[in-house]
Order: sequence, then C-alpha cells, then structure tokens
Amino acid sequence: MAQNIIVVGANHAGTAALNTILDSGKDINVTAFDANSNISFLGCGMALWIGGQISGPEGLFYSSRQALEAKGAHVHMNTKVSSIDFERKTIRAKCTTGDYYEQAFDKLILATGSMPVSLPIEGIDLHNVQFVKLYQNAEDVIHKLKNKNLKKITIIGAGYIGVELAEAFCRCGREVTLIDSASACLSSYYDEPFSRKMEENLERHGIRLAFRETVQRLEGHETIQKVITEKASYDTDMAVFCAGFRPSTKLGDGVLEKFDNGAYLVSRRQETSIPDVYAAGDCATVYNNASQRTDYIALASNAVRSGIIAAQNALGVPVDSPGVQGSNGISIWNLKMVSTGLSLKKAIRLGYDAAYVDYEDYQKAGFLETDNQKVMIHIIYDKSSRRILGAQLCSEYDISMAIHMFSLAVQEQVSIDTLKLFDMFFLPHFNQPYNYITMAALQAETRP
Ligand SMILES: Cc1cc2nc3c(=O)[nH]c(=O)nc-3n(C[C@H](O)[C@H](O)[C@H](O)COP(=O)(O)OP(=O)(O)OC[C@H]3O[C@@H](n4cnc5c(N)ncnc54)[C@H](O)[C@@H]3O)c2cc1C
Ligand SMILES: NC(=O)C1=CN([C@@H]2O[C@H](COP(=O)(O)OP(=O)(O)OC[C@H]3O[C@@H](n4cnc5c(N)ncnc54)[C@H](O)[C@@H]3O)[C@@H](O)[C@H]2O)C=CC1
Repeated sequence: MAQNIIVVGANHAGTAALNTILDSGKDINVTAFDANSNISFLGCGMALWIGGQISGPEGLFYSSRQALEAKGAHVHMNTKVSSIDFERKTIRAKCTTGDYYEQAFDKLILATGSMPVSLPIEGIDLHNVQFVKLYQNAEDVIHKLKNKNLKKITIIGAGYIGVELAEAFCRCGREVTLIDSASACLSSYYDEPFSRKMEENLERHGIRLAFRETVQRLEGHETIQKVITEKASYDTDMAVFCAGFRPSTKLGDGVLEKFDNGAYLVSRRQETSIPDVYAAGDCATVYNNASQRTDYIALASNAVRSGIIAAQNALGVPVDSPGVQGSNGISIWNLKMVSTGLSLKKAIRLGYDAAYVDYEDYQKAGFLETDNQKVMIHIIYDKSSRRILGAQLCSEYDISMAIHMFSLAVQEQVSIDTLKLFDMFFLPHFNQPYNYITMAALQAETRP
C-alpha cells in the first residue's frame, strides 16, 4: 500500500519537500496543509516591491496549489493544523468550513517556519504598528503608504529586513529612522568597518540612525504617534518591527525536543526526536560548520535545502546535510555586502583564538579605466587550527561569487595557508595579477 506523507507548512521548506516527493516517481500519498492562502512567497522581494523597484508582486511566487496538485499532491490551503497525536500518527486540522478533521500519516514533515519577534511593550497593538513576513503584510504596508500623510516611519531592528526596508521607504519619499539596540547595523553579519560602510550609505540617503537604543513603549491614540526609547522620542506615523524571527513550533510542545530558542532540534537528516517525524526550514535547527555546533539561522536558502533533505529521508533515501555557514548578502543603493561563517566578534565570543586579515583594492587591473570598483575583503581565521572561520566582502561590483568560494572553504575546513597560493586565474577584465583574495591571505601571520 502507498505510504502517507503529510507536510505541514507549504512555503519554502514545505514546497521543496513536496516537490522532492512528487518528483521522486514513488507511489506516495502526499498531503500538504498550510494556514495561509498562498505558497512560496519570496519575502526577499518585499522591499523591492514596497520601494517600487519591481512593478508588482506576481514574480514573487514560484509555486502554487495548482502546480502541486497537478503533480499529484492533496493541498489544503487556509487550513491550520491545530494538533498532532505523535503516538497515533494523526494530525488534526481546522478546515475552511470551521470543521475539524483528522488524517493519519506514516511520515510527517514539519515546515511551519517562523514569525517575526514581537516585543512585550505598551502600545504594540496600536494601528500602523507593522510586522513584516507574509505577503499580506507587504500588501498592508503598500496600502497604507497610499496615504501621503503617513510621512515618518520608524523601523525597529537594523538587521537585514530593517536595512532593506529603510531603503524602500526612503525610495517612497518617507522620513526613515532606524533603531537598533546594538551599536551598529547588520551587526550579526559583519564586523565594524563593514557596518560603518553601510551606515554611511544609509545616512547619505537621509536615513536617521539611532543605535544603542532599545524601544521602551509606543504612544498614540488608536494610531501610533511616537516610538519611545530610553534616550529619545521619535514622531512616527508607522512603526515597523524587524527584530528577528522566532520559530513556529507550538505543534511539538511537550513532545519534540527543542533548541534554546524553541526551534525543533534535528539531526543531519532533519529527523526530530520522534521517529518518522522530520522538520525543515525556519522551524528547525541547522548544523553550523563555522562554529561546529547546532545553531538557528533563518534563511530561505537553508529552508529549501533542508526541505529537500527531509523529503529524501522520509522517502527512505538516506541523505545527510553538509551543514551550513549562514552565507548571506545584501544590496542597498548598489552597495553590495556578502558574508559567510563567523564574524570576528562572534568568533571571539565563542572562544576561538581568532585573527583576521583585511585588504582593499580595485576588482580589475588598474589600467581599466571604466567599470572598475574597489572591493573590501575581511577574512577571519583561527590562529591555532588555521581554519578559515568566515569572510566578508563589500563593493559596488558584484562580488557574490567570491563568497560562495569562502562558504565552501568554511564547510570544508580549509586553512588560511591553503588560500595563500592556490591557483586563481588572471585576466584584466575580471581581476588583478595580485588579486585581493591572495593578497589578504598572504598577510596571515605564519604558524609560530
Ligand atoms: C522581508 C523578508 C526578506 C527576506 N529575504 C531573504 C533573503 O533575501 N534570503 C534568504 O535566504 N531569506 C530571506 N528571508 C527569510 C526567508 O523568507 C525565511 O527564512 C523563509 O521564509 C523560511 O521558509 P520556511 O518555509 O521554513 O518558513 P515560512 O516561510 O515561515 O513558512 C512556513 C509556512 O508554514 C505555515 N504554517 C505554520 N504553522 C502552520 C500550521 N499549524 N498549520 C498549517 N500551516 C502552518 C505558514 O502559513 C507558512 O506558509 C526573508 C524574509 C523576509 C520576511
Ligand atoms: N538578504 C538576506 O539574506 C535576508 C535575510 N533575512 C533573514 O530573515 C530573518 C529575519 O530578519 P530580521 O528580522 O532583519 O532579523 P536580523 O536578525 O537580521 O536583525 C534583527 C535586528 O534586530 C535587532 N533587535 C533585536 N531586538 C531588538 C530590540 N528589542 N530593539 C531594537 N533592536 C532589536 C538586532 O540587534 C538585529 O540587528 C533573518 O534570519 C535574516 O537573515 C531577511 C531579509 C534579507
């Protein structure tokens, strides 16, 4: 008899799992449940849509209920799974009619993702206090921006979403204030010189930065009027919270083992603590090759890969995750920054004997007079083991391919010394004979 596989959550991790099962050619009954009305929304396009850099949201979806059903899945949209009986192997869901029904599974894949962190502060329920994750959140913001009296926007959290939205709101002609309790923007991804570079970029475009400030409360009469921190009060017509994600893992309460932030603890095969139950994407942990420990890193890239791995293992094909480096990138008014692995400050915090090398130079040969930009590189390594722990690059040039190489170097535990003289081609249209990767690596002090 055909196996029953249920996938709960059909966004990036869920869709990847569903497609892997449906494309496997195996005789499987696969059923998906999602509490939302859409599938595969690319949140990464939200800022581009809000800022008017793309004409509409249509391209921000790469799958649909129809596409999955055409391949043979049973897809229940607007249907929240309310509980799971892990012993009887059944899920209970609330259908669109309001009725509940049960369905049995042989294998279960949890891909319930995450939600934005909300702060337990006064005024959080005022009108025009926004959280941004879903397609509907973006629609809501765009609708509100039609009101030209909505002039001042305060963003809480200067991480990836906060910085991207700061650019988007500025492009819409709004006055933007960006608050973060940390001392710099993008502080969990980059070391100080890189954060400063982005801050100069933001300030040059008129964005007010308010770092080392924590929001105490929000004030207003029905609608928000002020964001109050311990240092200042900001007049505000809309407050947008971008203070990170929290995994959605209520379904496993009291049964499935969890990480310190509540994510499902999973093995390299995406197995939870209960047999035949897998978890993938933002609701699950990852193995971080840079820190060599279990971690939580919410990224669509991790969601897709872990969804595929969960599905393969649920199908009985043993596949281990190679782990992740948390590789990421951002482009704000053409300033591109990419990073992978640990920053210097994080490496030191984790107890590594960490050192770094920096270099800055033009991407291409100096005699190329046009289309030649400077690149900053920063490589972090462990002085004792020589292992590369992380890297960061910044330029107006597209340096994204270089960070993929560093991502692999961290994954494969390559030493900084290996990087010094490895074969890198030279052609003036692309790079320099003394290129910045070699030049940076050569600065690493030799082993004592
Ligand atoms: C503005 C923005 C920009 C981003 N940009 C990037 C980027 O550039 N690069 C990148 O890698 N990542 C980016 N991310 C992060 C990325 O979107 C997430 O890491 C990704 O969405 C995780 O996918 P997921 O499928 O694990 O979880 P989610 O996207 O959170 O999806 C979980 C799904 O599960 C459903 N669900 C939850 N509980 C239940 C239940 N009980 N029953 C039924 N269904 C349920 C939800 O409705 C949802 O559809 C961005 C996020 C945002 C918000
Ligand atoms: N380009 C990319 O790869 C993108 C990735 N994402 C991912 O989506 C997830 C969520 O993104 P973000 O919400 O931007 O999280 P984030 O982790 O990038 O940034 C959150 C920021 O909020 C700050 N913060 C936390 N609590 C605060 C408080 N009480 N007051 C003030 N500041 C506070 C933190 O210091 C941090 O700078 C992340 O995992 C991120 O990597 C999101 C957008 C783009």
